[in-house]
Amino acid sequence: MQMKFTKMQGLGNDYVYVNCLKEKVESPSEMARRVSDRHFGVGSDGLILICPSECADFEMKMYNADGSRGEMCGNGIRCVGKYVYDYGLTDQTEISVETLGGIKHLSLTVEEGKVALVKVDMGSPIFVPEQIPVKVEGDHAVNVPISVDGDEYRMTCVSMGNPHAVVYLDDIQNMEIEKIGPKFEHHPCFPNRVNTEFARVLDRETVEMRVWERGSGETLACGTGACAVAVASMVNGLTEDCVTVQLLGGNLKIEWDREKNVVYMTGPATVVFDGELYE
Ligand SMILES: N[C@H](CCC[C@H](N)C(=O)O)C(=O)O
Repeated sequence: MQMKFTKMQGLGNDYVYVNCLKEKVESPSEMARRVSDRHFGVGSDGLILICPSECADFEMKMYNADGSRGEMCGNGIRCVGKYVYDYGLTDQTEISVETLGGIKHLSLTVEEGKVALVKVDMGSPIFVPEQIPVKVEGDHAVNVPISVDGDEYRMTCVSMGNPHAVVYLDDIQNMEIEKIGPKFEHHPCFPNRVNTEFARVLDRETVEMRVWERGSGETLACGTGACAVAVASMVNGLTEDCVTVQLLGGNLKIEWDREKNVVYMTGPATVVFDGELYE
């Protein structure tokens, strides 16, 4: 059995994409672990299935490199938008995509017949601890203390459909993320584990970040994570409501329309290659 796939990346956050309107993936979690391996597989941060939907134009199913399912994927959904237009599954530039984090609406910017930029309505950030979920005292997890591996931090937790913990540090370039990242990911206060963003505010319009992703480790970029950092910075009064988030793989523009209470993320999506996976 040969399975056709397309390798795509959003700011270096790379996934293997499968068009499940044509292909069939029996066990996605096992396939995610297999294709993500950068030596024995294709090499990626995970697997994303593009599927038909009863309630939207398409459905996106996202799996991390460890096979666990993520509710939402920001860089991934931009690539889904590019795929369905460039590969002829739609001729629309306003599309909807069903995810476990709700239906997302995408606006595609087309240049010379191909999608160059995607703006995503990422929905409303969720700060209610039980809905993130995170176990804390009180009715929010904004700038709250957490003890990790014997060290004290302050974090702001938010869900963008998937769980995030944002931690501000003075130096994120030299930190040992591979040591502290897993300690946050598996911390007992996160019943479903967590994606952790380590951030530094550069000015009122600019934040830099690194991310240790639940189920994938450090990635070069995380769209939902960039949204989490942006809204955390805004609720903590550190930035304006429209910021540039600088990630290792590039920049994302994030704006929080407070009146509508929706977050918009704008960024690129790139096809790397098409391939076939042999048994
Ligand atoms: N890289 C993705 C996030 C994946 C989140 C996943 N690691 C999870 O388990 O929530 C993004 O661009 O939003």
